[in-house]
Amino acid sequence: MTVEYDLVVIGGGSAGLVVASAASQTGAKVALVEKHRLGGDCLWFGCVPSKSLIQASRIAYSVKHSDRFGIYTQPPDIDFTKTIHYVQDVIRAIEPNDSPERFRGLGVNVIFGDGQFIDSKTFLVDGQKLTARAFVIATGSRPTIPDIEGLKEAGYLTNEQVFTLNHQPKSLAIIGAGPIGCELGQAFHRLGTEVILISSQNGLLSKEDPEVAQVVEQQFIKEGISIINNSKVVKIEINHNQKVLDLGNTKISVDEILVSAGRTPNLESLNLEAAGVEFNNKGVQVNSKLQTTNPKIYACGDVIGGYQFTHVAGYEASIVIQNALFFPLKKTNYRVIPWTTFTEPEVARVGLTEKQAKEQYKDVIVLKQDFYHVDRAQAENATEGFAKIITRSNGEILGGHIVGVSAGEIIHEIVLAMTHKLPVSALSGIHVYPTLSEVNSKAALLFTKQKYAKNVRLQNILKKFFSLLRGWSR
Ligand SMILES: Cc1cc2nc3c(=O)[nH]c(=O)nc-3n(C[C@H](O)[C@H](O)[C@H](O)COP(=O)(O)OP(=O)(O)OC[C@H]3O[C@@H](n4cnc5c(N)ncnc54)[C@H](O)[C@@H]3O)c2cc1C
Ligand SMILES: NC(=O)c1ccc[n+]([C@@H]2O[C@H](COP(=O)([O-])OP(=O)(O)OC[C@H]3O[C@@H](n4cnc5c(N)ncnc54)[C@H](O)[C@@H]3O)[C@@H](O)[C@H]2O)c1
Repeated sequence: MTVEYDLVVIGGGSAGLVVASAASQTGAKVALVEKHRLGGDCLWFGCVPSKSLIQASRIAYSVKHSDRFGIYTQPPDIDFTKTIHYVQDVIRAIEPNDSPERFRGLGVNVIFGDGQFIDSKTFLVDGQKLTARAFVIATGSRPTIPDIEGLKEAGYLTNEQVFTLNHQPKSLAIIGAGPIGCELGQAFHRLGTEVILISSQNGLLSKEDPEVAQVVEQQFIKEGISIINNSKVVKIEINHNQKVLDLGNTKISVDEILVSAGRTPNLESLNLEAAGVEFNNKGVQVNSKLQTTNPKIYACGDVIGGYQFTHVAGYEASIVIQNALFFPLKKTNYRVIPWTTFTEPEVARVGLTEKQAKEQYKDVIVLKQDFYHVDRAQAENATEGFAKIITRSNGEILGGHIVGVSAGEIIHEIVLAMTHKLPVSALSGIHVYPTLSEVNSKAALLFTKQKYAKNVRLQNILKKFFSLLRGWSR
């Protein structure tokens, strides 16, 4: 049986769901093919459960450290099973937004199955041949499993198992210290697991500004998380029910291993060759209109590599909808893409790092304001970290980096300014006292202060001017 659509979307995660719902609401005839269940990584094994687990762990940490406020408690008694139930309850509360019923109600034909292209215009699934004016590949990514001798035999967890564990590991070695390793590492540690983070890089969160990553690393060390940098596991063995990781110069013995060593695109089973769609190990190749090498087939979200975030998947989906349903004119623009790693302190970022900016421009000015001098941060006993705004001498904002309490919320002021190409002075307007966002206005004020400090001529003119005024008023 052949069915004709305006759009066939393959993959029902963050990217595919946005494309399918928006397209069907324009009146287009849309099919959505999903091999497992709607919602994707973000709902089931990503953003939603990780942030819920992090919240539970923050509560545990606050309780343990409440004596700073003169509040004395017993060390918290953590019922890990109940914590996991909480995480699953949050998923259940959000799940209806992504349910097949909701999408069918919007007019989308939701088809469950693992299909493949049979030619450049036809996708075969569940015995049906789907033809369409355009296709969208939005099949996401999965954890990359490093080729380590004995890893498979020893057994390991990834983000796909960790939120449904029915027992808490006493000790956990985490391979990879990117956002997943750091967020989950701190959360498990705060819930009572002994955590050892293994990073092949020089430090944690290697994609972030090194000064920012250093603040997180110091906090992790303060909390008692073990960090092994510049190391790779060479071999794993089982000994007396313990998993023994051989790092070459040292061995560590743990209950469980969590692999968080990057992502691999889901595209093998799609028979992309039959459709003329080229790809590599990073993902499906796309142009700036998100067309693949077959211009009638689009791709977005994690499957194209790049910025692997839910909000970016949503942004790319919006570009695909316009190009695939109407005219392919809209191009992606990644100049202002924010993201946050939800460790404590949080790490939020938008735009260029100081290093990237200095590689591109000669007139870079760095404005750095610590949280220690933000009164609200003092009141909240959360003085770690800083905001760093990267500008040019004309006030153009090139990037913003905040490490500290609520950084993921505070960054949006910089995001708005960058989106609308406002100069850094736009951030120095009146801010409510005492708020954490004052870190932005204080950083922005440094622009004028630093410029004034360098402008000796202006300083001399003003000195003379005031001396004159004093003379007149005598
Ligand atoms: C632990 C963790 C925490 C994260 N936290 C955050 C966060 O806080 N904020 C943030 O912005 N991002 C976060 N992310 C990233 C975010 O989850 C992803 O960027 C986002 O889910 C990508 O959406 P997607 O639609 O491209 O892919 P997915 O959500 O993975 O969806 C792809 C869908 O395609 C389906 N599929 C796969 N193959 C096929 C096939 N052959 N046929 C049909 N269907 C198929 C899958 O079953 C899945 O439903 C996190 C990720 C992880 C792992
Ligand atoms: N808060 C958020 O927005 C959030 C949270 C989690 C994940 N994510 C998304 O998911 C993506 C994947 O996260 P991730 O942490 O798995 O990947 P990542 O690629 O960001 O980090 C993985 C780290 O593991 C290291 N590594 C790789 N192989 C290793 C090995 N054998 N031994 C030790 N270290 C090794 C890499 O060098 C890298 O530093 C992120 O890049 C991000 O886009 C976002």
